[in-house]
Amino acid sequence: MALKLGTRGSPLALAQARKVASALESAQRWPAGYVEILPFTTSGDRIQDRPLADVGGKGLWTKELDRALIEGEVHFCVHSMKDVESERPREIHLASVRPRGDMRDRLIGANSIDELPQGAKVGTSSPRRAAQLRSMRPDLQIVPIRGNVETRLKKVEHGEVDATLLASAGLKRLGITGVGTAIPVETLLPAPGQAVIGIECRTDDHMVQSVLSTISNGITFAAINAERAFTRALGGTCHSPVAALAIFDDGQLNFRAQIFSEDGTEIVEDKAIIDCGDEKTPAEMARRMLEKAPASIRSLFHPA
Ligand SMILES: NCc1[nH]cc(CCC(=O)O)c1CC(=O)O
Repeated sequence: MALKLGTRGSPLALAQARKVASALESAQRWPAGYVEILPFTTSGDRIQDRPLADVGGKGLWTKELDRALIEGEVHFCVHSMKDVESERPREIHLASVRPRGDMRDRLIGANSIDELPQGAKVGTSSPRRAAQLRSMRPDLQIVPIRGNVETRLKKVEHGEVDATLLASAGLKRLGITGVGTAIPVETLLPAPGQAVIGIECRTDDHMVQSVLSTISNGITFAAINAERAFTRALGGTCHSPVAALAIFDDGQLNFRAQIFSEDGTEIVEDKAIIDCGDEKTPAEMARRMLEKAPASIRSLFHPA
């Protein structure tokens, strides 16, 4: 029996799907050649003419894949965890995460944020990246930019924008090396789940769960569970300006988080050393941060 893998059809999504298929095959958990990759077009892929935040709605990157999984058209789906909402349907279970890649963002078009020319036009549709850039450089002109990684790189090359930010991990998985400058996480704290590939299957499919668990990374799992518990308690979506990162250090997690107003003038941040598996502390941190946040931040979140 072929194991059917559901994925988006973008070059990055397909590259990630192939990595997961080969991990399963080389772990000998599923015979070579027997993972069948089925690409799907999601709402996020279909809507290209406007920022997804304006479209509204939840799960634009996963809706069609979720349906295919629940209805049994595929056995599992491979996702960039950054694009997966923190609230998931109860029929769907996160069975496995691959070891986290480079979690930094890369700046394309300048050597550093400081070196961007006065008033430079920076293309990003990420509310987090926009707020972070505005907080450091209020003079920058932030413009929405859509399309896959290659399209965005071309827009910088052709001068449509002066610069953009892209995830290091995505560039590397596409085999694009040597472009831009990696920005330290102390300067640009990444999105929750950045650089993590996750694999979801049906909650009641214990056979597939056990196959997938063999290629899972426990440390990365603990990190994204903390980051996602934080986002869940905030009531944040991929349209909310939120950054969170858990880094494994000496048996514990060094957890840092930030929430922003859209214009980046207001930032609330916090950090804590937490135990692996502790989802309560990040959730409490989220509630405390929202309590002390000004209305310009609070209005962007919808805690339960
Ligand atoms: N929002 C699109 C998206 N989703 C995941 C990645 C990169 C790979 C990752 O972070 O796992 C990207 C592109 C980017 O932000 O540059």
